Amino acid sequence: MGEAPAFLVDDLQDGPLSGLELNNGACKTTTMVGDKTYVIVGAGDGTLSIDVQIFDRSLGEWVHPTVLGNKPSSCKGHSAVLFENRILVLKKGSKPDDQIWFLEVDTQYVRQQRKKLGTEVVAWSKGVIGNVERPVVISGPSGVGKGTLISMLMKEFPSMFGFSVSHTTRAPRNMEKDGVHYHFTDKSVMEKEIKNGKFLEFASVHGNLYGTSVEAVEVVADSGKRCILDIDVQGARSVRASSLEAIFIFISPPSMEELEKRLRDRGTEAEEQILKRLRNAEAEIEQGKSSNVFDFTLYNDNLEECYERLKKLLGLDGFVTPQKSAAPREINLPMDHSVSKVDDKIIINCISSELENESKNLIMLDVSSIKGGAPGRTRGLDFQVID
Ligand SMILES: Nc1nc2c(ncn2[C@@H]2O[C@H](COP(=O)(O)OP(=O)(O)O)[C@@H](O)[C@H]2O)c(=O)[nH]1
Ligand SMILES: Nc1ncnc2c1ncn2[C@@H]1O[C@H](COP(=O)(O)OP(=O)(O)O)[C@@H](O)[C@H]1O
Repeated sequence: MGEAPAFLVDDLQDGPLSGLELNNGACKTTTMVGDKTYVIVGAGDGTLSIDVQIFDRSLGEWVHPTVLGNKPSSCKGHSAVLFENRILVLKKGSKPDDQIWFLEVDTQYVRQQRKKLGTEVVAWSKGVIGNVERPVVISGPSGVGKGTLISMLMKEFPSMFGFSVSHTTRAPRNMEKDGVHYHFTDKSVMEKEIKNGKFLEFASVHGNLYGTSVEAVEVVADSGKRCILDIDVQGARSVRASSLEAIFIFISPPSMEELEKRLRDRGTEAEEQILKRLRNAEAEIEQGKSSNVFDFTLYNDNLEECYERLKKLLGLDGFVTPQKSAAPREINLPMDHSVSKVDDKIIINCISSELENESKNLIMLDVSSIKGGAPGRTRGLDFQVID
């Protein structure tokens, strides 16, 4: 049985939807989901960030969950409301791009992780106003040209794409920089981080561990760019099964002879590694063809032609330089607000009480077309002011 947090079980009635201020200045919301009461506590003085506790009413016990994802930073209070299998948390006194958060309590990702980790799990996901295009997963055998194609894309459209920097236990190559090409790490450290739920996916490839951290994907989403992942076929399968809705592209070589030539000419691997990569390539190509993971296969015979086809797939084949989508609507929620769910809509009641001019404003947070979620970001949110 977990240690009880600093408030009483009697406090655990459902609600309040706008945070209750506790004696020590902290703010607490309680939300009931099935037999469990989710208690979200944030310190009002900004010294502590938001914390989650669960009270299991059927067992009469506190449960300490594994909390996945980066949690929201401290704020001056918060309000919360249950929306499907996640709790929408609105932070008070935070910047517009940091005020909407979701605590996922029973989404597909949370259920998967609960099974995998064998503990109670919740996952934070930051809400993003507007739509960012779906992430792009690129897979294919070693030496086929994935890195080359991705570099071309990032060079031509620097403001549009961001690379998900993976972790790996393999040694850096000559030109590779830590934090840019990979986060180079030790096996024991990475194994521990895998256990702690740091990775969206991971796999053992050509004798080394590789993994995409949740943070690697979040960093790109936060920069408003479309995320590109260069991961192997096993990783692509894991991502396909996750809530990260991506486009999956398999890059295939024109022949095994050409693949071997490219690998040898690249000159980055020792003979033993080249042979291992070539052996693995056959199985990878087979899986790329037969699995139902990939949406598209691109043959990388002539590089320029393949690059043009890749751009076409991503809707970048016009002559016009792609513009970033229109700036999303930005609303600064006032400190004094409450939130409620009416049918399938989230209504935020903003009370701005300047002495003479007391006005009430209703804002609807449109959650009807949300996409993604933990890990990564919950996208597709929109505000509508109700007159
Ligand atoms: N599952 C998974 N695979 C990765 C990740 N990062 C890289 N890989 C894959 O690991 C394999 C080996 O990558 P690398 O050692 O850089 O060699 P290269 O493909 O020959 O350039 C490639 O198939 C990559 O796509 C990752 O985060 N997760
Ligand atoms: N279409 C192509 N024709 C000839 N060489 C290519 C082509 N695409 C890539 N290469 C070369 O093949 C080698 C392997 O490419 P790279 O992008 O490193 O592969 P990957 O990232 O898939 O391991 C590099 O030296 C690259 O310059």
